[in-house]
Amino acid sequence: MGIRIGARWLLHKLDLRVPAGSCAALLGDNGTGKTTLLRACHGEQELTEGALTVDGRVPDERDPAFRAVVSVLFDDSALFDALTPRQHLDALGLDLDPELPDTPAYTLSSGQRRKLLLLGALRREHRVLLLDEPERALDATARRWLADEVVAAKGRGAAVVLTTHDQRLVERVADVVVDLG
Ligand SMILES: Nc1ncnc2c1ncn2[C@@H]1O[C@H](COP(=O)(O)OP(=O)(O)OP(=O)(O)O)[C@@H](O)[C@H]1O
Repeated sequence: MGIRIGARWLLHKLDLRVPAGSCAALLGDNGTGKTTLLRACHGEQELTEGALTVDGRVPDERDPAFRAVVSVLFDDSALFDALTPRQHLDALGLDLDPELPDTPAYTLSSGQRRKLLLLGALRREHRVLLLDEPERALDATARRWLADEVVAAKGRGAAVVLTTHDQRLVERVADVVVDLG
């Protein structure tokens, strides 16, 4: 598959398969196309050539059946400012993480907000997990927690695709590395 933006090929002749229970890490400098590929996996970016399936379907974020099996975290993933972590997690049927203060989301630090978003993505049922720079804003302890969570998701059979600039995360979770340059 390939994606051209204007005159520039971002991804060209990319051939990648991510089996259930494994993780592909997309690496590369700023602007090389990592997020664009992840958005294509979520049905938000058209391909210029080739084909892409996620859990056997053409990606379509508007399709409830697709959303039911694909869990995502993008940079523009948002919280409800007035709701607390417990209220966010209740809505997903999840328990509150004891390390998160249960105050309205607008009062949380950026790392706490990130962890809450990650909890929502990681702990809900999914067969596919798409994470865009999940380590962003996390401290060292939270980054270890993140790696453990991704390993656990793989253990439950999820196919994981993530973008990252964190080499340690790559070493701990990735089965295949795709370096976009
Ligand atoms: N819809 C769009 N219209 C115009 N340009 C776009 C569009 N989507 C992506 N691009 C461009 O494609 C390039 C790749 O962007 P992308 O966000 O995929 O990079 P990235 O590898 O995730 O970078 P970073 O490490 O900075 O997050 C950038 O130059 C970006 O400006």
